[in-house]
Amino acid sequence: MTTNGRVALRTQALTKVFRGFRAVDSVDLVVREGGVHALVGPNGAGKTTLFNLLTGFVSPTSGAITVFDEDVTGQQPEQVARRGVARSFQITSLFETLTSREHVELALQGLTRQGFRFWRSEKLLGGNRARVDELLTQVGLMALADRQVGLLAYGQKRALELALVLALDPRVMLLDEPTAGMGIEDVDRTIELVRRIAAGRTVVFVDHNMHVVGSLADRVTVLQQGRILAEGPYEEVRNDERVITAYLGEADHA
Ligand SMILES: Nc1ncnc2c1ncn2[C@@H]1O[C@H](COP(=O)(O)OP(=O)(O)OP(=O)(O)O)[C@@H](O)[C@H]1O
Repeated sequence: MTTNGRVALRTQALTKVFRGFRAVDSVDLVVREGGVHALVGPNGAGKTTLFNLLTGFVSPTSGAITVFDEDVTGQQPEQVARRGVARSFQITSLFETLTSREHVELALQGLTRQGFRFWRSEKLLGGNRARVDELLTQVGLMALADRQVGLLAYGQKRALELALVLALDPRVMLLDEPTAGMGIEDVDRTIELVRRIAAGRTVVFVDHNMHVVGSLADRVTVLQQGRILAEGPYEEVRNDERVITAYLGEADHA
């Protein structure tokens, strides 16, 4: 995990109002290149909305967003993705009857715009095969590559989703609750996995599990009611009285 001086993501006074409700309120966020940055906060704090803003799925009411100093404010998700930003979702969205290998092949085809009609073209699949194998190996699914996704365990499905994000070879990877719903073993496996795939990239993730946040993040931003309540290294933030009162108290100091 290396950080240098460059800023990968920056928001300035970023605000999203839903029918009068300020879900994200004047957020100034700086994510440094190469960093692993956690967004935490109680339910409804605005974490997912901030993710949606950063990736173009929701357009801001006001404020600005830059990716490596390029203004992406108001751009569509595919335009933001073209700047090297890729995300995972909180809810799994896989096809139960396709295999892991087929999922990764589809993700790679989407990337190169080869299109669905070339699906199953031997030449294409041959060309992608090494990359597919590499991605499946990276997330520990090579041995299960040809098993239908419906037959995979929950943790394995989440690992496959990470492979689909990695297929885009993003410079900036946004992971929405990568360990949600997992048992402790899967959580620890996912921590290791995210650490591995974070090498050479910038990662922003949301997670409610403070063990995950403390293990992975070099910086933590705490949101509360749409605003930044505190920000800094994990050890600093977890000892911040305002944070303990607002949120971490429940999880860490109970
Ligand atoms: N499309 C929408 N329309 C209206 N209100 C919304 C919309 N999306 C989010 N909100 C509201 O904005 C607030 C922030 O929601 P958001 O999902 O960003 O919080 P969160 O921190 O991700 O919460 P959680 O930890 O539960 O996922 C919530 O009060 C939510 O009800």
